[in-house]
Amino acid sequence: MAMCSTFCPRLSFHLNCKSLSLFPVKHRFFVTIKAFSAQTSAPKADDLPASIGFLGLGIMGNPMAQNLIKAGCDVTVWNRTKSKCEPLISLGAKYKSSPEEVAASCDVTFAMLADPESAADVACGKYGAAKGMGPGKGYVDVSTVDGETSKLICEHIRATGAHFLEAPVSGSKKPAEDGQLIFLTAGDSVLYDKAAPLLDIMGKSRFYLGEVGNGAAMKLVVNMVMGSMMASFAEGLVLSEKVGLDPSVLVEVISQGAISAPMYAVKGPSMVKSSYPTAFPLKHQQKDLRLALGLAESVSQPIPIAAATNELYKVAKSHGLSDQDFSAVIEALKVKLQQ
Ligand SMILES: NC(=O)C1=CN([C@@H]2O[C@H](COP(=O)(O)OP(=O)(O)OC[C@H]3O[C@@H](n4cnc5c(N)ncnc54)[C@H](OP(=O)(O)O)[C@@H]3O)[C@@H](O)[C@H]2O)C=CC1
Ligand SMILES: O=CCCC(=O)O
Repeated sequence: MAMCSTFCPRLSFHLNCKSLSLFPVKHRFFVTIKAFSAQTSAPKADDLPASIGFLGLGIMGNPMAQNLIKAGCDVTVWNRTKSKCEPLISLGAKYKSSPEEVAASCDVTFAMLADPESAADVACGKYGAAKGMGPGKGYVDVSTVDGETSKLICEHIRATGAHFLEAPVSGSKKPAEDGQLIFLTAGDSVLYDKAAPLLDIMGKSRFYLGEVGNGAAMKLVVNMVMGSMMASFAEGLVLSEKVGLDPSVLVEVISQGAISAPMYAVKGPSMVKSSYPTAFPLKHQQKDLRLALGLAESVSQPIPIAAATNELYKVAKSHGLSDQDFSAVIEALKVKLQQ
């Protein structure tokens, strides 16, 4: 298995926060950051698992699997809608007709599915991946799901003697294409170590957060904040226009101050033009808010801003905006007032 020469050489820093006595035990974690250096090289072929499965080739799964193929990995793919496998097959991927067959033929299988229901079904269903797992194999679920779903999948996988890692990602379509995702992993550390070179092909950093459920929780908290930030930004754009300001100027003003964020700079200009090219589907953002509310409920934590934000995304869904980018939430605020 040869590594693709287009991949930049990279250096891995490993910051082991266990060594920092400032961190109380429950907050210790590991983070590894990918950086670039002329003195080091990309993961060696010998470091990589021999065969890799990829289940779920949507907006995220497709570029992630592509990066593995371009890095020289032996990749086998499956997707519910078979046509989405074709571009990957033409890049050299193998195809199997069920998650079970993919898992049976691969050392490590990744899954990038829409939601808890599809993630559980693909892993634990009739022809699910668990049926093809066994000792020595690994299942890495990179979908955004709740901790309970992740634990259920983990149980099914571990029952076969295989290892399980949850590894939801921060970063959207472009970071997925550029191999710049952030992995929020938890579960079997043996599999974390085995999958690390693959995570480094697809991402720029990886956090190991301990027990299954912690990766899911971290992801839901991050996306809860992101969903509220976007809703607040949308309110600002709509209000600025209503009071006679140019919303493009608001985007510029925000970009120069303390609340600047890459998300505002990337999404703002297209939102001003009422254009929402899909990178992160609005239905997935609402799913993440719903799951974050469940997480908060489980520990009796009030999250009133997220609760109100969730309602706004639900309104946006009712306007038929589910498959548009989540920045289309602004449309739910453009209410036509009766004169
Ligand atoms: N887009 C983004 O920016 C990011 C998304 N995520 C998360 O990653 C996951 C995937 O997101 P994304 O790629 O954008 O989503 P897409 O909607 O583009 O892809 C969803 C994938 O799930 C599959 N799927 C859906 N339902 C089922 C089912 N019942 N059985 C089998 N397969 C099913 C789809 O198959 P089919 O092609 O047949 O429909 C497709 O492969 C989600 O959990 C999302 O929250 C995380 C970070 C960023
Ligand atoms: O889950 C989607 C996250 C999108 C992002 O991190 O930009």
